[in-house]
Amino acid sequence: MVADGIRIESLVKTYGSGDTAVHALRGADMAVAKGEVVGLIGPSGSGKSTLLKCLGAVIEPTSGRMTIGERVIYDNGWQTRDLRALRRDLIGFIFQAPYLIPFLDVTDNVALLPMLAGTSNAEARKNAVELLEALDVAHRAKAMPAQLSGGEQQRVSIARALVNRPPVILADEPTAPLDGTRALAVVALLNDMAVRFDTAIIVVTHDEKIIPTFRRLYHIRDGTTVEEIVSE
Ligand SMILES: Nc1ncnc2c1ncn2[C@@H]1O[C@H](COP(=O)(O)OP(=O)(O)OP(=O)(O)O)[C@@H](O)[C@H]1O
Repeated sequence: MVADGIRIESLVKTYGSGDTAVHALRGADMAVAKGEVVGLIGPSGSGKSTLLKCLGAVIEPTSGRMTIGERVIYDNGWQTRDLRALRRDLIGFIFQAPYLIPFLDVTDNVALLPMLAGTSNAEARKNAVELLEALDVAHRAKAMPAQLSGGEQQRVSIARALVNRPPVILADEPTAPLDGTRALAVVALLNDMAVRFDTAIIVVTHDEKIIPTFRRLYHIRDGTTVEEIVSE
């Protein structure tokens, strides 16, 4: 169905083995196109974090298949040795807390990863400022993180997730600390960024304020995903 974003098929993750094995994912399926934002919801212990960690190549699945675009990432085993490069080049992460580096200004927080990867400081900063403009926080480019509001910090962390133009962004409870208006603003921004930067965004959330805004939701129950199409 979806060729250009991320797709998983029959993904299984079992922690441990034998009598104490925990079957966290029992054959999860999901497909998210570039330009699309989907919600991933489910009760506590249903496997959301496990799925997100597998998608982010943070933990290894037990079996199944995962592709990003045409590239097979996992097929009953990782298809690359360099998982760090895979995460850096293909996946952006947004967390509940922005985790900005307190002693770097906003621009350098966004520019840091490309700088570490060898992009010249001038080019990395120019690119960072362009992203800050897209996220409407360029006027705070020289501020330190502690001088920003919670919503501004989260926008900077979204800019950082976009910096390598990844085809996939994984967001773990990105609106949890924000009030209703700010939470909805972050989701609107994610929708805008998904289209503008041509990326597939998966948002794990418990946040009742934002759940009704997703066009497509995946429910996860007992390690199995069920798709709910909310609106066309
Ligand atoms: N490292 C681990 N070792 C063993 N079992 C684990 C491990 N991590 C998670 N589990 C188990 O796997 C199942 C799914 O956990 P997971 O954290 O993915 O759920 P979740 O949907 O994210 O829950 P929550 O909403 O409470 O964060 C649970 O039964 C959990 O206890």
